[in-house]
Amino acid sequence: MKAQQKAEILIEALPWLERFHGATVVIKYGGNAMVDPALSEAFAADMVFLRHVGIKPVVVHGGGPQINRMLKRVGIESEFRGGLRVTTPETMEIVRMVLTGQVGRELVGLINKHGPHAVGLSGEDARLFTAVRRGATINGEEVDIGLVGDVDRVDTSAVDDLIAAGRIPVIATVAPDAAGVAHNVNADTAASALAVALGARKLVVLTDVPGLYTNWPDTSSLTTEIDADALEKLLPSLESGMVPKMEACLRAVRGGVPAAHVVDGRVAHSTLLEVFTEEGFGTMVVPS
Ligand SMILES: Nc1ncnc2c1ncn2[C@@H]1O[C@H](COP(=O)(O)OP(=O)(O)O)[C@@H](O)[C@H]1O
Ligand SMILES: CC(=O)N[C@@H](CCC(=O)OP(=O)(O)O)C(=O)O
Repeated sequence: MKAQQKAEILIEALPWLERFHGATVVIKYGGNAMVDPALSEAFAADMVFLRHVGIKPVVVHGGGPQINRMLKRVGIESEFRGGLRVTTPETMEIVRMVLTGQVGRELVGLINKHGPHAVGLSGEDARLFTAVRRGATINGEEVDIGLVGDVDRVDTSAVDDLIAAGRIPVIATVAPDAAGVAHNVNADTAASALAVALGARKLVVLTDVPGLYTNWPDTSSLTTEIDADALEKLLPSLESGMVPKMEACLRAVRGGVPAAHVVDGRVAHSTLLEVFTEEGFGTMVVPS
């Protein structure tokens, strides 16, 4: 690449650097970006990059594949309803162990190769999340799926303290209910609730597809932008993991977050491409 082209790329980022300086951005880390070492390192570098240009990244991580793997090792079968894991008390023990003891630790380590930036938390720390039990909606009916929670309350004080200290919070989505019983919260759902509570300027959700297909799996139906009303109409037709993901984006923009993005985490540096390029990346959900 010629020197001039390098300068042009840097300059293309200038309006976005100006616009997002000082803004809080919540990023949901998941999919391939979480299981491919090169993509994980690129993601960690992106978070450090954001921090150094004056943006405040807050990471909420998933861990579905790692939980599945550990459940298999201990001989428990994984079962999902409506994109959510059926969570027995035994499963919950594994969920908590894997999210807080493994996935979170690994990401904190990758970010901290760049300096003392990341601090890991779960919803149990400083009452970050209080969960309320939820079921899965199957054909319009709510079915019991065990210790699965939705976020009922968010106390952002611990995250605020870390941001004020220039740290990057890395959050696992285990959350106690009002009685203190740990619940399993889908990471897209938790990221959305946190983005609303923090007054984030953006929610970015990494996944393993280029974005939302309005007519899945027809590849010509990939959408770059959709408003909240149109997404609400589309939600009942969505499948599996896309349901909590798009519900999360809808809740974020309805809760005051100006834009929620679903981006392809199989592409290295997808977060930077979304934040700093004119055309953005993936699907953007905006208020109606
Ligand atoms: N309408 C749709 N648009 C995009 N992906 C969809 C759609 N419907 C179902 N999917 C599937 O949902 C998957 C994303 O959900 P999931 O695998 O749970 O995500 P993650 O692991 O990134 O949280 C995609 O990889 C795709 O296979
Ligand atoms: C209730 C529920 O389904 N919780 C998820 C929590 C982790 C998660 O959301 O991970 P991904 O983002 O990688 O899917 C689970 O147990 O798999």
